[in-house]
Amino acid sequence: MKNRAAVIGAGSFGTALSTVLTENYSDVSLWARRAELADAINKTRTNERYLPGIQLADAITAYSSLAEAVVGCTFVLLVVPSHAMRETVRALAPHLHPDAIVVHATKGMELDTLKRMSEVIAEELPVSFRSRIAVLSGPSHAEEVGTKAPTTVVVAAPDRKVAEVVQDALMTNRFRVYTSPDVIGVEVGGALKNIIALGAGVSDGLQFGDNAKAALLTRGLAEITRIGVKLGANPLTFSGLAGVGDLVVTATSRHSRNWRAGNMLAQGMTPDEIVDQMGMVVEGIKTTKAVNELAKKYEIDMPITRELHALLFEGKEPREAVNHLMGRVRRHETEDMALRYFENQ
Ligand SMILES: NC(=O)C1=CN([C@@H]2O[C@H](COP(=O)(O)OP(=O)(O)OC[C@H]3O[C@@H](n4cnc5c(N)ncnc54)[C@H](O)[C@@H]3O)[C@@H](O)[C@H]2O)C=CC1
Ligand SMILES: O=C(CO)COP(=O)(O)O
Repeated sequence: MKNRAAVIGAGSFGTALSTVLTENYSDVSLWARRAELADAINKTRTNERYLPGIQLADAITAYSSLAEAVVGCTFVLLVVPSHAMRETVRALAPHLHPDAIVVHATKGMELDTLKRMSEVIAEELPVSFRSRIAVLSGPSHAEEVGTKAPTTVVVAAPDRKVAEVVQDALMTNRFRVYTSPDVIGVEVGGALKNIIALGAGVSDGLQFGDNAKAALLTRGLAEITRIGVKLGANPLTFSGLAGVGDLVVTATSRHSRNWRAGNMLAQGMTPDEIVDQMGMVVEGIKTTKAVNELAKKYEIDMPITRELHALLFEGKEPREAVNHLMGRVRRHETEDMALRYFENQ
């Protein structure tokens, strides 16, 4: 048993990951922004607001003070929504153990800067942390992690030894962790699959059927790969857990908030109404905005993202968006961008 680990963010996934950590750590702290939530978790040994029905081990203690949550921790897992990452890391920085490994499991991009989460974290921490920032991603709905259903994820870090420390910290007989050197690919896959899952929800909401959904996932993966490679990812990463794996689960699972949000969009609800009704983070909405900007910046064709942007923010009707997608000029299927990546190796 290791000593003490911290999870920053007591939403659904932070809470689920804290239960995983109790299998390898004798003391797991779970930071909640609101003191009432921390108190309720400590009192009831459950997080009824974000992960109902899951009994939390005694090894978990919730805190609302960042300083108290991370004292003595050389393993810190950040699981806050993407819009809260910068402010949270900024507040956390003075309290971090100088040798801490900082892992994030957040699937989004920073809207104002279009940066990936590891870039945001690196900007807010001293340079000495650079090689100790990692990302965890893959098909892992909190509800199933919480009930110890078999789950596999991938951890990427620039330094293989760091990735292996994270693997060691989280691996259990129900939570299998792979490693990867491709931080960019793992972050891009995790963030962008939410856009395609929103689209799958729209398609299902309109009762378009299985052919349409399969096409959406496949061509969605093509555009994720296209922008991912432009940003420096290895295209093979998108065939892995952070690519296909997470895309499939998010676009088909009843647990997926992004898929459910797409369904609501097809029923005519606005993004604000959807977020209000969900009561939990729907990362794909902001990510669509960020990635639509990125695509323009790098001149990458992302037709599905573009149509979703029009649906979410420009008042386009879902059926009109589908007509646009189906009526585009004819193209080859092969991804020239990915092929060029290998030619340049
Ligand atoms: N729920 C899931 O199954 C999975 C979620 N993720 C990712 O984990 C991240 C967190 O998602 P969930 O835990 O599901 O969210 P959630 O919607 O269950 O909870 C969000 C949490 O963030 C807190 N929060 C909101 N604004 C904040 C702020 N400004 N500062 C600090 N904390 C704030 C809320 O109080 C709440 O505790 C997201 O990026 C999500 O994509 C990744 C894998 C699986
Ligand atoms: O990333 C997830 C599963 O791997 C969670 O997806 P949702 O945010 O759509 O629920």
